[in-house]
Amino acid sequence: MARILITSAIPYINGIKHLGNLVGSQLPADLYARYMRGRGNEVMFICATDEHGTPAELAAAKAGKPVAEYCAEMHEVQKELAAGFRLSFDHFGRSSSQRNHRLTQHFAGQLAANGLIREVTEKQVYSIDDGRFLPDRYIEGTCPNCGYESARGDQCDNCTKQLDPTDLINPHSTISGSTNLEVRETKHLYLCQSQMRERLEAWIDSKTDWPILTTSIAKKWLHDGDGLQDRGITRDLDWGIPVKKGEEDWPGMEGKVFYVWFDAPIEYIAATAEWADANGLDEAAWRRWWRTDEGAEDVRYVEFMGKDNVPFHTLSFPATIMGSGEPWKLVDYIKSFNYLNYDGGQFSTSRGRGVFMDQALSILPSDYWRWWLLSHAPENSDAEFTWENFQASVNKDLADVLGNFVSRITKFCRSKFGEVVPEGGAYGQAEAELIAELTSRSRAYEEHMEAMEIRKAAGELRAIWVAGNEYLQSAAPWATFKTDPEQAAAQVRLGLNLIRLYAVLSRPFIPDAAATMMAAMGCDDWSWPGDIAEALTALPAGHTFTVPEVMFRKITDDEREEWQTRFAGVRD
Ligand SMILES: Nc1ncnc2c1ncn2[C@@H]1O[C@H](COP(=O)(O)OP(=O)(O)OP(=O)(O)O)[C@@H](O)[C@H]1O
Ligand SMILES: [Zn+2]
Repeated sequence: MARILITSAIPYINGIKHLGNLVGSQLPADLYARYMRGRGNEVMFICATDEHGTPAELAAAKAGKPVAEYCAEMHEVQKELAAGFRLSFDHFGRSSSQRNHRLTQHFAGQLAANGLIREVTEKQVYSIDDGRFLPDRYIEGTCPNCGYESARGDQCDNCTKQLDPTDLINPHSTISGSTNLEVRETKHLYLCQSQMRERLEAWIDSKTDWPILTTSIAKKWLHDGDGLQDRGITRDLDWGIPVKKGEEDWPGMEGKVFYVWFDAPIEYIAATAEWADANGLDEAAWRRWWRTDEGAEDVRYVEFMGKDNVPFHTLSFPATIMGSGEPWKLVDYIKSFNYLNYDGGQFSTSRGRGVFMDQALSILPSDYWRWWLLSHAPENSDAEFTWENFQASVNKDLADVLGNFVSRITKFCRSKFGEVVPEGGAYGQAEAELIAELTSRSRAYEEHMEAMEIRKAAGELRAIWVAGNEYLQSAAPWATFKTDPEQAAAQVRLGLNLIRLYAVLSRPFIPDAAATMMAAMGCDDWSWPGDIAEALTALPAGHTFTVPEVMFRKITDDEREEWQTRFAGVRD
C-alpha cells in the first residue's frame, strides 16, 4: 500500500467556479484520489478556498459585506458545490485559517533567517482620492505588452503577462475610477528566488517524467529575459496574514500582509493540519504527510492545476519549501492542464461567461458533467465545451452504451429468470474472448490512470463498456433462450457480473452511477479486479439483484437548444 498526497489548486474565493476551473484542477484530482483509494492506497486529498488578496476585497465590497463574512459565506457555497460534484476531499480548508497564518509566518521567518528575503523600498501607485495605495487589481489600465485596455495591476488577462501596477499606461483606480494617482514610496518584502535559480533548475531537470506543459512553463520562467526574478510577497491591504517573522513582529512591516501567492500554496500544508484539528487528531497525524523527518519520506505528492498556476508550483512554492531549510515534503509530480473554452470563447468568472458549477448541477446530475469534462480534459491542448458535443457524448457513452447495457441485461434476466443470478450453462469461445479483451483493456486503463493520462483512461473505460455491449448484442441471450436456456443463463450471469465490474472500474469517473450499479447488484464488494475472470464470478448463481432506475437519460435536441440559449449570455 502506497501513501499518496494529492492537492488541487485552491479555487479563488471571489465567486462560483466555472466548468473550466473544475476540469483544470479539482475534478481530475478527485479522479486520481478515487482511483488511488480504489486500488487500496492510503490517500490524503486536500483542497481549500484561496481567500486573500484584492479580488476578494473587491468582490466583498460589491456584495456589500465585510470581507471576512463574504469569504466565510463563499467558502460554504464552494464546499456545497464541491460535494454536489462528489469531490472527495479529505479536507476542504480555508487559506484564512489560523493554521495558515501561523505556518505562513513561520515560513517567512525561516526564509528571512536564511537570507532569502530582502526588504525593498519601492514606488507604488497611491490614489489621492481613495486615500490608499492601489495594489494589483485595485488599478487597471492599458497593457504595455499588448495594448489591451483593461489590464489589471498584477496581470494582463489578454496576453497573460505579469505586470506591476506602475507598468500600466493610463491607469485608474478600480475603487473610485479616479485617475488622480501618484507614485509614492513604500517598503515591501521580496522572496529571493533568483538566488535559488540553480537549485530550482537542477530539481526541475531531475523531473524527467513531468508533463511537457509543466516543465516548459517552469523553464520559460527560469530563463526568459533576465531569468527568474525575485517576487514581492507583501501588500498594503487589511485582509490577509499579517507580516511577521515567525511569532515576532517585523519592524517596518506594520499594517502589511503577505501577498496571496505566498500564503496560498502553504495552505496545502495548513489545510492538512486543519484536517487533523477537525478530526480531533494530534500534530503527528498531519505531519506524517508533510515532514520527511516525521514519516513523509515514503509519501508520493501529486499536484493538479491549470497552466496559469504552474509558475507558482514549479518555482515559488518549491523556493519557499527549499529555502526554509526544513525537511518539508516537495512535490513529486505536477499534472497541469491547458484551458477549457466555452462555445467559441473563454470561460470567465469576472465576465460571467460560461456554465458555472451551480448552474450545471441545476440542469443535470454530476456524473453527466464529470464524464464529459474528464473525457475531454484539456491535456495536450486547449479544449472546447460545446452543447452539441456534450449532448452527443452523454447520449452515446452514458445512455446508449453503459446505461443501455445495464438496463437490457437486468430487465431480460428479470423477465426470464427472475431477479436472481441464473445458474447453468458454461462459458465458451465468445466469453473467453470477451474476458481476454477486458483483461488487456483493464490493464491499459490502470496504466493510464497511474500516469494521469485522463483522456486515454476515459477512452479505455468507454471501450470496456462497449465490449460488454457488443458481447450482449452478438450473444443475444433473448434469442439463445429460445433454443438453449442454459446457454442464455450463462450469458446473463456473465452480464450481471459485468455490471459489478463496471461499477468498480467506473467509480473514479462516475461515482453515483457506480453506486447505483453496485446497489442494484445487491453487492458491496468494491475490491479492485486483479484477475478479470475471477472478478466476473463475484456474483454467484442464486445471488439476488434488482433492476435499477434509468441510470442516464438522453439529452433532447430541445433541451440542448434551450440550454445553449440560456447560457449564451452573461451571468447575473
Ligand atoms: N478555462 C480554464 N480551463 C482549465 N482550467 C482553468 C481555467 N481557468 C482557470 N483554470 C484553473 O482553475 C483553477 C482554479 O482557478 P481560480 O479559482 O484561481 O480561477 P482563475 O484562474 O482566476 O479563473 P477565472 O479568471 O476564470 O476566474 C486553477 O488551477 C486555474 O489554473
Ligand atoms: Zn497584455
